Amino acid sequence: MELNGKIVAITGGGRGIGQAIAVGLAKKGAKIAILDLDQDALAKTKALVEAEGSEARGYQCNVADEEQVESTFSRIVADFGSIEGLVNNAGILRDAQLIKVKEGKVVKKMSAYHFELVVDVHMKGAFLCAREAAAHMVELGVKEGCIVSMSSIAYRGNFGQTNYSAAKAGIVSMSRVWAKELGPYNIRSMAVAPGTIETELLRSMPADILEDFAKMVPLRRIGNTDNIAQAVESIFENSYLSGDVMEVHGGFTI
Ligand SMILES: NC(=O)c1ccc[n+]([C@@H]2O[C@H](COP(=O)([O-])OP(=O)(O)OC[C@H]3O[C@@H](n4cnc5c(N)ncnc54)[C@H](O)[C@@H]3O)[C@@H](O)[C@H]2O)c1
Ligand SMILES: CC(C)C1=CC=C(C(=O)O)[C@@H](O)[C@H]1O
Repeated sequence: MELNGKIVAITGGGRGIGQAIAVGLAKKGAKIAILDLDQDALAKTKALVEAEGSEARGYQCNVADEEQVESTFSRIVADFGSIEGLVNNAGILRDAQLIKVKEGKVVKKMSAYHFELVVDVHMKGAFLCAREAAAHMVELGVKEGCIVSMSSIAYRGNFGQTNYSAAKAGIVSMSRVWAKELGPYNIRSMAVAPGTIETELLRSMPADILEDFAKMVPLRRIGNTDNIAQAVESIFENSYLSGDVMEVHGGFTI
């Protein structure tokens, strides 16, 4: 896909990886619809996209809420006149072990609330946004569409991340389904699975744990948001990439 002039919606685009993707795609001339919960973050990314000479609009939207997602995608199409791309990127962490045991006694369990919350934001959110974006793309008769959904290397099953690993594995599977179902409309679908990338999501972890993460990577460093933005750009630009997961982790796999 030639990105210049194309309309791309990015969820969780207010900061971190989503913001870097917005700026990277804007540098190639894409117009960006930024979706996020956080109004201030929306305004920051909008300003960064405009500084690249492109257009942006911010939409406050909880991706896990069906009505909000439906109305937001209708507004995007009304505002921009089209939609050719979607990056499902919004995410949260609520890490915990399934059960925590001390001296033979279970002292803590992962709550069903945190399981549902993480699955709702990542997996239901990606499902709802892909459904609405694809429906508009098909009805508008766009020549080429592309959906990129953010998974994680945790999709293979990471210690302490039952909820997150399940959601990220679901995103890989759904991306493969969408490639099959939407391919006949020339809409491609790919997942991206980053390793450890330095953003606020990770900065919430203790410094010694972050140092340990870096030591586990063959390249001996944590990745940056531009590493992921470049992967997303390459997927948009390669018209034969579909139905798989691109892993970006400096050689570190779970
Ligand atoms: N940082 C990493 O190491 C890493 C690694 C692998 C995968 N990922 C994935 O990359 C994506 C971005 O991660 P990040 O590190 O930039 O996170 P981040 O916390 O810096 O940014 C996430 C953004 O998503 C928004 N968001 C959260 N819940 C939302 C909701 N319900 N609706 C709309 N927006 C919502 C937040 O407001 C925030 O702006 C996530 O899907 C994450 O799981 C991150
Ligand atoms: C395995 C570990 C370094 C790790 C991988 C992926 C993450 C992610 O946010 O997707 C991190 O949470 C971290 O646990």
